[in-house]
Amino acid sequence: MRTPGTRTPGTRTPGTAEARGITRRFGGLTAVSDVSFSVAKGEIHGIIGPNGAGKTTLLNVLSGLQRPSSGAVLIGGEDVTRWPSHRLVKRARLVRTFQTVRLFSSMSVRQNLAIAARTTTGPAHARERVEDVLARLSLDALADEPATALSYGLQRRVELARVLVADPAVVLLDEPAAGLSPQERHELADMLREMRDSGTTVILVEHHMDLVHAVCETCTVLDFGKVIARGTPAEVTEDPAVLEAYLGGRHHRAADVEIPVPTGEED
Ligand SMILES: Nc1ncnc2c1ncn2[C@@H]1O[C@H](COP(=O)(O)OP(=O)(O)OP(=O)(O)O)[C@@H](O)[C@H]1O
Repeated sequence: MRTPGTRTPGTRTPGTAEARGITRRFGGLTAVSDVSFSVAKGEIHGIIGPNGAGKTTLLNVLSGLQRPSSGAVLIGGEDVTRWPSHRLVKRARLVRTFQTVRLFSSMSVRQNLAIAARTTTGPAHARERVEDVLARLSLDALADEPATALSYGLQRRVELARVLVADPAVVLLDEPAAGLSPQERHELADMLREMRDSGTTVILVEHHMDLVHAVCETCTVLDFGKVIARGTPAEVTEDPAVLEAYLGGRHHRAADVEIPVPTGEED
């Protein structure tokens, strides 16, 4: 992770993603408060924090679904703060997923990918891209199955395939491991590393710390909308402010919130 705010506006830095002082208010509630971070091309950056910390709101701002109350979003060095989502997808090649799987239920796996390929990068070579991604994610044997008839883990994989056919420069993933088994999380980690190795920049909101430890170079930790720590997964896991946020009892947490301790499952 680079020091926030070190780049000059207008300097083209392909594949980078940067938040500069993002604040987002909902009435009297400040969901995201002056958050800055910068992710280099081909890096996987984790956004972690307890429930309600502001992670999804931050992704919504980065992906153009919500306007920030103040602050700026730069993709590839370009100020895209006021760009709507569809422009971000087409022009900045920024693609996101949501906490819940959103596939077209009446379509096959291949059709889901074909729609994404055509609506993002256009019809040229769409068919080849779809077939290539189906093979890369070992979905070719399931290509003609109705997408929503697949197991939940496979639907998540189709969702990731749909991201890849868009040939993204920057990918925002909102809890992609939610509902996956340890084995499926392991496979997801492999897919994310492959994405990173091909030069895609990934911003990953995730509660499963085994996945964060396995794939993220750097992390930003939020609590009550504010950055409370940044660094490698190992560094933030040991940070007293992070331990306090998860364990200190200031939140009334749901029992399933994972405390950030590495499990070593992915190693
Ligand atoms: N549209 C909205 N209107 C009002 N308040 C909102 C809205 N969206 C989010 N919030 C509030 O903003 C805060 C941050 O929510 P957000 O969903 O971004 O947190 P999160 O870290 O993604 O949580 P989780 O891990 O549970 O998904 C919460 O207090 C939430 O209730």
